[in-house]
Amino acid sequence: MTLQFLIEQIKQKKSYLCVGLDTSIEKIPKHLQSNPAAVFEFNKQIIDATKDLCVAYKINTAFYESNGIKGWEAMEKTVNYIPSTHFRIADAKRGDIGNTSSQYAKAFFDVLNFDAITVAPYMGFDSVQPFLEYENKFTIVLGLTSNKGSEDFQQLKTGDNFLYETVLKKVSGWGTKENLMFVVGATKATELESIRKIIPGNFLLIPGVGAQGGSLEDVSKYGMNKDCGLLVNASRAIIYAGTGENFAEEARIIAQQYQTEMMNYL
Ligand SMILES: O=C(O)c1cc(=O)[nH]c(=O)n1[C@@H]1O[C@H](COP(=O)(O)O)[C@@H](O)[C@H]1O
Repeated sequence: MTLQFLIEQIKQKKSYLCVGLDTSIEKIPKHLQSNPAAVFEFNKQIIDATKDLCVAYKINTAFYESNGIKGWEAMEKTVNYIPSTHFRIADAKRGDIGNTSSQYAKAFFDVLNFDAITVAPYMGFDSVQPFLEYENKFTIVLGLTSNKGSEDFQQLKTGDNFLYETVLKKVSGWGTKENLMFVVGATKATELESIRKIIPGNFLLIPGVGAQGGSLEDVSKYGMNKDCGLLVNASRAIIYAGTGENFAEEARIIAQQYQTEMMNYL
C-alpha cells in the first residue's frame, strides 16, 4: 500500500483507527472455542463488524506463534481475509543481523501479505535496512513504547537527549515517510509534541488507548500532522468488548465510539 492510499482512506472514512487482533484462544467466546478454526472465525467476525470504521488491522504475531502451526495458519488466513483497502500490520517486533532480517522481511512481506512490520532498532542500521528495501511496504520502528520498562533504556538521558530521541533522529534518516513509521505509546502523549519536532512527517502507530489507559484526545492533539499522521490502535478494548454470541456487535460499538471521537479531531 502507498502512503497516499492510506491517507485517502483516513480522509474517506474519517478514521485513523487500527483494530488490534491480539486473539488468544482462551479469551474468545465459549461458543467458538470448539471450532477447529476458532481464532480465524473470531477474527473474521471482528473484521466484518469493524472494517467500515477502521483503516488498519494489527496482528500481534505472538498470539498466533504461541499456537504453533495452527496459529501460523490462522494468521495467514486472517491477513488474507483483511480487505486490501486496509493497512495490514504484522506486530512482530523483529530485527537481527542483515541476512536474518532479510528472512524476516521475506516472511512478512512476501510470504505473508502484510503492508508493515514492527521492528526493534536496537541492533542498528543493517538490522532495519532489509525491511526498508521493499517498495510500498512500511517498517514501523519502536520509538517510545507504552510500557513502564520504557524508562529502563528509551528514557535514559544520553548527553542532551533521551535515548529514544537519538533513535528517532538517527532512524528517520534511514528512510522516508513513504516507508518508515514509528511506534509511540499512547501513555506517552505528553512527549508527542517534542517527538513531532524530530519526526514531523512520519506516521506514528500509537498503541495504548483502551486497556492501557492512554487518551485518544491527547494523542490526537499532540501527535497529529497535516496528513493526520496517526494510526491509533486498540486491541483488547475492542475485540474483547463482549464475551457472548454478540461479541462482534459489541466490538463494533466500541470501534464506533473511537471512530466518532476521531471525527472531531480530523
Ligand atoms: O508495537 C506495538 O504495537 C506496541 C508497542 C507499545 O509500545 N505498546 C503496545 O502495547 N504495543 C502493542 O499494542 C497492543 C496493545 O494492546 P491493548 O493494550 O490490548 O490495546 C499489543 O499488541 C501490544 O503488543
